[in-house]
Order: sequence, then C-alpha cells, then structure tokens
Amino acid sequence: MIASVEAPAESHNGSDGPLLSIENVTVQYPSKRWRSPDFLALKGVSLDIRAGETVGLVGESGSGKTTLGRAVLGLAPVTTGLIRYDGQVISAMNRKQRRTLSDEIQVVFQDPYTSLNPALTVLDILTEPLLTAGTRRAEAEQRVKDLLEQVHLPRDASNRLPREFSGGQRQRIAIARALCRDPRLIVCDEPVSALDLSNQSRVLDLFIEIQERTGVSYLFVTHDLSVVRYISHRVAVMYKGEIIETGDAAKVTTQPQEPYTQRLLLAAPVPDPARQASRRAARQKFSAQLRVAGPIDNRAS
Ligand SMILES: Nc1ncnc2c1ncn2[C@@H]1O[C@H](COP(=O)(O)OP(=O)(O)OP(=O)(O)O)[C@@H](O)[C@H]1O
Repeated sequence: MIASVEAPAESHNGSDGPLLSIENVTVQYPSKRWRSPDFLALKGVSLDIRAGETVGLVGESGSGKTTLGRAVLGLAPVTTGLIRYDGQVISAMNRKQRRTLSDEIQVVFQDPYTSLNPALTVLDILTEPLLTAGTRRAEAEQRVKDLLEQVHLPRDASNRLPREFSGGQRQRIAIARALCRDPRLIVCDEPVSALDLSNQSRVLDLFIEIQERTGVSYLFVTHDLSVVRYISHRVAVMYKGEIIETGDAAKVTTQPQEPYTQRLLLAAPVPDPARQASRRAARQKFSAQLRVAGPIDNRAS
C-alpha cells in the first residue's frame, strides 16, 4: 500500500472554487416517539471538496459520517446551512431538481450484496441509467463494454446475474454503475468494509485509477483509518455530529492534533506484532497524557 495519494494539481471544473462546499450544515432527524426530542445528527458541519480530490470522512459509529454523505445526496434533511455543488445551492432542491444532478453526483454503498438488483443481468443494471438518460441502445451496450473493461471485469460478465459474482466483483459492478454517466463526484459510503483485505486493496486501487483517469472527486466515508490514509488526499474527523479535525491525510493519520483523533488512531487494529507492541507503548504514553490533560471531550473547537 502507498502512504497517501498525491494532491490534485488543479481544479478540473475550470474554476478556483471547490466542487462541493458544505457550509455550516445541521441535520436534525425528527423524533418518531411522542415527547422525545428531535435528534441533532450534524451540528454545523463545514467541508470543501475540490475537483479531483478525495476527502476521507472518518469517525466512530454514530458520529454522523453517513448522515453527511446522505445530506450531500439529498437523502437527509438539511435543517440549516447550505450545500453548494459547482457554485449552485443543492441543499434546497426538491426531488425533481435533484434528478438533474444524477449525471454529476453518484453513490457507491457499502453492501454489494444488496445494492444491485438481483433479478437483472449486469447488462441491464448498467444500461438502465444510460437508456433513462436517452442514450441509444447500441451506444449504451458499447458503453457497458467499456465500463466493464475499466473496472477489470470480463466482457461476458454482461449476461450474468449479480449472484454469480464474488463480493469484490459485485462492488466493481456497483462502481461501473456509478460511473455510467461520468459523474464528477461520488459519495462512497464504506465501499470496501464488506470485502476481505485483498479485495479491499484491489477496489481501493480501482477507485484511485478511475480518479487519475477521469478527475472525479470522492467523499469517502469509512471508519477504517488505514483505508482513509490510503485513499484520501485530505481527512476530516467526525465526532458526535461535528468535524473536529481536518488536514492532509498523511498528517492527520500519523500526527493528529486532536485527542479524539489520537485515541481513534490508537484504537485502530494493527496486525503486525512489532507494530502492536509499539502501539501498546504509545497507548500507555497517551493514557498518561490524558490523565494530565483531562477527559478527551475537552478538545479544541
Ligand atoms: N433516519 C434517522 N432518524 C433518526 N436518527 C438517525 C437517522 N439516521 C441516523 N440517525 C442517528 O444519527 C446519528 C448519526 O448516524 P450516522 O449513520 O450518520 O453515523 P455514522 O458515523 O455513519 O455511523 P456508522 O459508522 O455506524 O454507519 C446516529 O446516532 C444515528 O442513530
């Protein structure tokens, strides 16, 4: 695995501004139970993503990572704040207006076993978004051949059903589907966490390869720090609905400034025994520092 990817040299959208700009966004889920308060899942989150950039969103379970990805996709209610895409405010768009963005913003979900329609062949899964957009069938079928090649699946994959593929191969089909209409931003929600380690690194390499070729940006949601370090240019760390630290991926994942990020780093599993020993020593040192510094909630805002 490489240490971290090179930052994109320049914006692909021809402007100096970010491709995606999340500005002070709050998401409040309405309570489903009588007299219980609404739940504030995001508390004033701000984050930019430039064209061609991968921003990794990391944090423990329940910190709000998926909610932020869903807010970008228009699937979680933005209560206050704004989300701009290429300068245009998208957070206030209705469903019909959002549909016009499906060429631009796509998603790859965690579970390749449930994200693909089991009754459709790969050809049907991949031609459907193209035919819906008005592409002629012959052209759509040629495009599917190209897409299968791009994600390193054999051309005869077209005629098979999702159940005939392994988890890693299914995730490649899901990636091909996300690529159908040449998006400029893909929200990746834990796209490798259901895969075994060797498939994880192959699929991560595929994401990087696609980005190098197309200049697509990724908002990459994961709880796994080694994944985030591998794939991201920058990392944003979420804690209880807030972004508490952002910065260069290599720096945040090796020299985090915030005690919470330090704790997250120390809690990450390390298979190599020598590294485990040094991790244990670091953990003990960090615990001693914490005893002096006070509880981890006392982080800088
Ligand atoms: N539709 C919903 N209605 C009410 N609360 C929700 C809803 N979706 C998420 N939440 C709550 O919002 C908080 C953030 O959830 P979210 O799924 O964004 O976290 P996460 O960081 O992605 O967690 P994980 O890594 O486990 O997926 C959690 O406390 C969750 O219970």
